Amino acid sequence: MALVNGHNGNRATRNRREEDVPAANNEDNDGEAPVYIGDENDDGPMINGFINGVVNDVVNDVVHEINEEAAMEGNEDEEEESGGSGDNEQNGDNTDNVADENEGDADVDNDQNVENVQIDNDAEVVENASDEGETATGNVSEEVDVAMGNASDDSEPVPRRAILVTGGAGYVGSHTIMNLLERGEHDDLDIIVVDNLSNSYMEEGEQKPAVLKIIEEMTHKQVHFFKIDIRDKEDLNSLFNENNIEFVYHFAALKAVGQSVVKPLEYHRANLTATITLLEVMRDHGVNKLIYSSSCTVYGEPAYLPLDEEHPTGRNLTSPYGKTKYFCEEIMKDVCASDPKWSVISLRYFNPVGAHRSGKIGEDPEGIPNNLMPYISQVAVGRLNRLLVYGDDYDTIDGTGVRDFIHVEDLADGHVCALKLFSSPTFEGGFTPINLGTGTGYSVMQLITMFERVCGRKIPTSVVGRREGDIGTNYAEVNLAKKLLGWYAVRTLYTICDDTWRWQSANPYGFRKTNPDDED
Ligand SMILES: O=c1ccn([C@@H]2O[C@H](COP(=O)(O)OP(=O)(O)O[C@H]3O[C@H](CO)[C@@H](O)[C@H](O)[C@H]3O)[C@@H](O)[C@H]2O)c(=O)[nH]1
Repeated sequence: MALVNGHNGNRATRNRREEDVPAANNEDNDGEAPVYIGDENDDGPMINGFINGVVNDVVNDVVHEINEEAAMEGNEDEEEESGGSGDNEQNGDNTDNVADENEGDADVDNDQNVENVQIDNDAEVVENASDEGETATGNVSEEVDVAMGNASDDSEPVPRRAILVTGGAGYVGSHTIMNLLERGEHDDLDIIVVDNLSNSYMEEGEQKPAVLKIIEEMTHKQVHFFKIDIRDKEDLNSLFNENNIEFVYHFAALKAVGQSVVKPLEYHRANLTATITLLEVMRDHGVNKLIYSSSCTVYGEPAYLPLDEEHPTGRNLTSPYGKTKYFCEEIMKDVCASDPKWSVISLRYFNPVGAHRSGKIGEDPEGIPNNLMPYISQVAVGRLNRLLVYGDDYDTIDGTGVRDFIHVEDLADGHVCALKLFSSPTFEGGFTPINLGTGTGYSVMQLITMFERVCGRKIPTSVVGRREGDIGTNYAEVNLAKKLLGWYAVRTLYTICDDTWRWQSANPYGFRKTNPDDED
């Protein structure tokens, strides 16, 4: 099976389908998502030499089609099998609607843009799957054996260089791993995931979470997995002892603003204890390069918009979740100040949404979703009845909250660019916060409307009071990411909804094959 990488270096163009959605954050803004800003004559959205993962919506449609075909190779049996059940029939209806609609669009787009599509052969996933992938287990010692590479003749084998991904079975972590493997630029690094599976699914009897198995199948590359809670220092120590970890992506955390108001202690324990333990173990093993999954919630109630990295943090924080992210950043600043060898890149996400363009991986929260997008998509697919809209009395375009929704694939691109920053000769290290957003805000109602267009069905909603901990509006200033990472987000609100629906309609129960609500 070959994958076609969407990072094809094509100029982003405006998506006609989004023309009637003005951005909520700026009356002058025409609703267009950030697009390629390069020179007329160059041939793609490369900034500072980094491939940016730029796929315009139109090209994306074409790439999707190619991808689908390529990715479907060898998977047809599997698809057919799952299409047979009653549940899937219902789902089949959903998918059909979308497929029909997309087909029409894609035909037009294909005609207009097919010349622009370059299949990135270099990025095509190589057929070099090792057998290790089959034999890897969740057991630390066994896993370490298979992770060994570069054996020297007379001594202990030296483990391959590795990147540790905490929370790598979760939403943003898994998309980042997928992006790393698809690009193939860091194949010299083993990917070691630790996750306590508190918000991700592993089938009984399996050794790896479903999402990592799918990533391995799609990329033909291996991801090592250990079911570890990083608050367990002993386990984490063993992992660092037995592997040659050089970099850490730290995603593991509880992340729902609203839930954190109800469960503050759980949030402080989960997010702070885990981070301190991780930093201690890193320090003890001389590992000092960390990319942290931070959040724009560290800015609290905005004093001005758009939010740049200079905006004060820690003031007027509205939720325990935001406080945990702020406290963790402060701890990391102290650690960086204590020893110049440390480099922490703190990526302040705005609102991650969307799914991988293949529709094979996406957001799959355990239980009732806390966040807006998975809630909308689960209503659309019939798992939930009605979306509650928290407040329509904000000072915004339509009274509902405004957020900077960023496609998870753009976010993943940003993480890979951040990894490259460590080896940039001009990078000074220390604590470096960088916003990852689009720079454009859309309201909750605008997102719902776009989703309805994409899925071709009505999303029943009821407006209720504001949710505690919420703010009215936020969106990012994104110049620092452009400058330091050579990165900016390119996927539009349409693509966000389209990819989410592709994922949700094909996988109504997420990574599970059956409805978890029917389980005992
Ligand atoms: O069922 C729902 C869920 C949410 N919302 C609204 O939708 C908007 C977005 O809410 P949500 O998706 O929960 O995201 P945020 O609360 O903005 O927080 C997200 O975005 C943060 C950055 O802004 C991240 O740090 C967090 O991890 C992530 O949960 C807000 O106005 C909510 O009030 C609803 O109206 N109904």
